[in-house]
Formats: sequence, C-alpha cells, structure tokens
Amino acid sequence: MTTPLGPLARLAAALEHLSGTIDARALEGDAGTSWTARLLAKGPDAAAGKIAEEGNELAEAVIRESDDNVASEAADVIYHLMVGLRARGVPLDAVAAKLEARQGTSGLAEKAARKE
Ligand SMILES: N=c1c2ncn([C@@H]3O[C@H](COP(=O)(O)OP(=O)(O)OP(=O)(O)O)[C@@H](O)[C@H]3O)c2ncn1[C@@H]1O[C@H](COP(=O)(O)O)[C@@H](O)[C@H]1O
Repeated sequence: MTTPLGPLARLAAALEHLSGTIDARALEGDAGTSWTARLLAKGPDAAAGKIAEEGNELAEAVIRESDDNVASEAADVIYHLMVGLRARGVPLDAVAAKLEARQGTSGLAEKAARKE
C-alpha cells in the first residue's frame, strides 16, 4: 500500500508538473490553443497584469469569500506567478534561494534592520 502524500508534497508535485508544462508552452506552445503560450507571447507586462489582477481577487476572497474560492484564487495566483517568473527568465531556484536565506530571520527584525 502506498502512503498518501501530505499537502506540501502534493503541492510540490503539482508545481513540478505545472513548471514542466509552462516550460513546454514557452518552447513550443501555440497561442491559438494555449493560454500560457498566449500570455508568454505577450511578454512580462501581460503576466504582471494578471499577477496584479489575480492578487486582488485573492485578497478579496480572503476577506469575504468561501474557503473553496480562496483556494481557487490562490491557485490562479500561483499559476500566474509561475508564468511571470518564466516570462522574466527568473528560475524557481532563485525564489527558493530567497526563501532559504530568510529562514530563521524574523520579518520584524529584517524590517528594523532596513531602517537603520
Ligand atoms: N493552472 C492553470 C490556470 N489557472 C488559470 N488559468 C487561465 O487563466 C486565464 C485567466 O483567468 P481568469 O480567471 O482571469 O479568466 P478571465 O477572467 O476569463 O481572464 P481574462 O481573459 O479576462 O484576462 C483563464 O483562461 C484560465 O483558464 C490557467 N491556465 C492554465 N493553467 C495550467 O496550465 C496548463 C496549460 O494550459 P494551457 O497553456 O492553456 O494549455 C493547464 O493544463 C493548467 O495546468
């Protein structure tokens, strides 16, 4: 019997799959049949617009919508974030490195250090 994946492992697997799909669309996607290819063809500005739009929709959902809508809007943000990173050529590794570098540093301490 296989052990079911925990939520973070499921998310990591989904992101891995999505990342591969976005890379494939960037290399040989058809803007006529693929939203990802269409967005990438328009360049980073188009992805940035969708990140902002979906971010607002997620914020609205967090404030006043159902748990299911929050999850759905969060998925939209993650997808468009990944397309934006691909449009800019910023590798996921670079984002991972930022998160890793912040581990163990309080957000409040980091903010205070910026003001010095
Ligand atoms: N996760 C997503 C995903 N999330 C959202 N979207 C699309 O993003 C678009 C914009 O979402 P909105 O909710 O803003 O829709 P809208 O209001 O009609 O958008 P506008 O046209 O008004 O900007 C819609 O067409 C959604 O279907 C996504 N499109 C693709 N993916 C993933 O990417 C894969 C490849 O998709 P294609 O590139 O389209 O083949 C898919 O199999 C999915 O795994």
